[in-house]
Amino acid sequence: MPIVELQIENLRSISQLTLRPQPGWNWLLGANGVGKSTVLEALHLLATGQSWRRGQRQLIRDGAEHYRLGARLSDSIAEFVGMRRQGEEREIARDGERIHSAWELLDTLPLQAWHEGNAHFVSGTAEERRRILDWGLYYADRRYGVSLREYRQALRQRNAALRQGLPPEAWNAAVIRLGERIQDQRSIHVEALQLHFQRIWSTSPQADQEVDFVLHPGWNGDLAEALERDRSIDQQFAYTHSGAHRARLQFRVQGRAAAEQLSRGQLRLLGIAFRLAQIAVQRDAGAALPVILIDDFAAELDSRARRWWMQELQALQTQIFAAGTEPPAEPGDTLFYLHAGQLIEEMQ
Ligand SMILES: Nc1ncnc2c1ncn2[C@@H]1O[C@H](COP(=O)(O)OP(=O)(O)OP(=O)(O)O)[C@@H](O)[C@H]1O
Repeated sequence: MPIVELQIENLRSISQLTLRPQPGWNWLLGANGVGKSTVLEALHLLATGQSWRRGQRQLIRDGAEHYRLGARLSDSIAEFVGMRRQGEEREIARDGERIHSAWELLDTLPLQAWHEGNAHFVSGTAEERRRILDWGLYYADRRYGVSLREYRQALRQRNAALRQGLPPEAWNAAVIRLGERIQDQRSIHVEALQLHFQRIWSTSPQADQEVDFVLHPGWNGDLAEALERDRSIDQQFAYTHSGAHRARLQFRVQGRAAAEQLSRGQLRLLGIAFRLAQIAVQRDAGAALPVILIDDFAAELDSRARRWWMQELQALQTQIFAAGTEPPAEPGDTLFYLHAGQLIEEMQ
């Protein structure tokens, strides 16, 4: 059980809240606007250093000067993670030591989050799907984070050269070498995902739909040739148009784009099976299982789909935080009832 205590101070509508979560399911319940998503957001901030909200919505509670978050952990490489934000200043500390890069947080508290920004990644942008894929691979292959960081750095340098009107070729070798390495790592990972995905999907209520996914590397043919071909367009837009940063994961139903064939609920289920497969691959690789956050658990799913998802998650034996307006009918859950940013009742 990774999280044994969560402390929140001045985050959105919550002035002060302490929760003591249990292993397994932790439900955050209450009417709209009581602060359920805010609790999940606090966990997301602590685990990734980032809000899941796009754009700068105000996270510090109105009238307050700062927010402060803390999580006591067990079964982890650290016992306490804390974060404080005041204006533009943010401090993150792990066991009392300051952390300077959000990358360092990722290994402290692996977290798979379902929220408004990614719940529809299957039919969302290529970037959203790439981010989801990279999340899974980061934990399944310990070398992947290094490849990704090095590639991003080479790409930044190439794009900076393009912006300054300098020839970008000096950076091609690094972009090609690292881009191809990333594609190799992603292809192996996608193959492993396919196996688990098909097994998981075959137990889902939508198993009669023939679905799969393919990965396009982000360039056509050979990467060196693609960079050569793109030279003038890259210079015109001061941007590298081919490379691992343009990879596209595509979901298909009988060979056609899933987003055009399936309903929103079916697409959500497809995304759920994919993300369950990611955890199965991580488990095969011996990685620590992530804590799972699910905002608006019931959204768009019928009762069979909800039951199936719950059973699949239950089987993982990891810690889960789910927000909803209605309690589930499952024994062994912990229910936290919120009202106006406060915990009003806790039931086991
Ligand atoms: N900076 C802020 N200061 C005070 N209140 C805020 C701030 N930002 C957002 N809020 C309020 O916080 C409340 C809680 O929002 P939250 O998204 O956590 O609710 P929720 O319980 O998840 O609701 P829902 O079931 O509708 O998703 C909202 O009413 C929102 O207006």
